[in-house]
Amino acid sequence: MLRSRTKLIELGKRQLCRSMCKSSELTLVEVDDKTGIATLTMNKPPVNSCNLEFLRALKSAMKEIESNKCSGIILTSSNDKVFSSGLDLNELRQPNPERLATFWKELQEMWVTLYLSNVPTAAAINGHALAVGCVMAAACEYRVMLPDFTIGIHATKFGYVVPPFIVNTYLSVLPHPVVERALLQGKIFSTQEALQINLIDEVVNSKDEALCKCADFIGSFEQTNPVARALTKRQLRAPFAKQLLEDPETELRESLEYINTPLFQESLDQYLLQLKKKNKK
Ligand SMILES: CCCCCCCCCC/C=C\CC(=O)SCCNC(=O)CCNC(=O)[C@H](O)C(C)(C)COP(=O)(O)OP(=O)(O)OC[C@H]1O[C@@H](n2cnc3c(N)ncnc32)[C@H](O)[C@@H]1OP(=O)(O)O
Repeated sequence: MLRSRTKLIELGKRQLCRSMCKSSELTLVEVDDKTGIATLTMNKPPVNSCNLEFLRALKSAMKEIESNKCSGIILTSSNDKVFSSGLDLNELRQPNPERLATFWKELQEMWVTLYLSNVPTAAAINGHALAVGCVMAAACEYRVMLPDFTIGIHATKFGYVVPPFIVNTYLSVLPHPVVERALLQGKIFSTQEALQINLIDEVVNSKDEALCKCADFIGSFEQTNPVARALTKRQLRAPFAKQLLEDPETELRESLEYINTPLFQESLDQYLLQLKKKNKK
């Protein structure tokens, strides 16, 4: 009882000392004056699907947080049912070649910025985290999730070949056989299943609790040297990012070629139709 009251008081304090940093319409950044932790809230209605502008806003918010010497980033969503629904599929449908290339480069850069961020990163997964939504959570160092939601990369279910950097994000969290089965099945995990395979670290009952857990995780690095921590993290993660860092053009070319195939475009059309139909029922 006493412990939970103390927790609540702590929570209250944390909320009080939160101050606004920089926000765009698509992202909201709040920095806790005491801890220096930045909460980056994704705010692209209705379901945080990543279009070009949103990817740009996310990357720029993360870079800004790093340059302001914040002590860590908590990634979360303003939608209480959806963390992120992944890529905005409209960006991939009958694309304008220039915009698609810019979009894909932004995706690569956003991923590198988050995956190799100098500061500790944690995801407060307060809703469904699908495809690139799952990738963003998995690119963080710590994940805590609310019950009764889903998380996973179901790309193969609707005719997408999973690009290597997406495979690598899973591989840096899960063992190879688990990744192989999950990606080949296009498996979407419930919160409980995700906990069982260690795709997430903990399950919590509210967004506030999720934010607290993430803040505690980031606080656990207080006694470490930030430069040594950042360089060690980079050393550990660099092998998974090597291909994209050294040769982003090849990944870009292969992805664009694939997205433009009739096979991909046909399955995308069908998938988008299904998504819309669901809402008309
Ligand atoms: C080497 C070769 C490489 C080749 C590379 C090829 C490409 C690889 C691609 C990589 C793999 C994955 C990338 C992705 O991220 S693809 C995105 C996949 N995401 C999804 O499938 C999620 C679909 N959405 C849902 O399941 C649900 O929306 C939800 C998230 C569970 C939320 O459900 P809800 O009931 O709360 O909301 P809903 O009514 O369904 O949605 C509201 C409106 O938003 C539209 N919408 C949802 N998701 C997307 C999306 N991802 N893109 C675009 N639009 C989306 C939905 O249609 C609704 O619209 P409307 O109101 O009916 O008009």
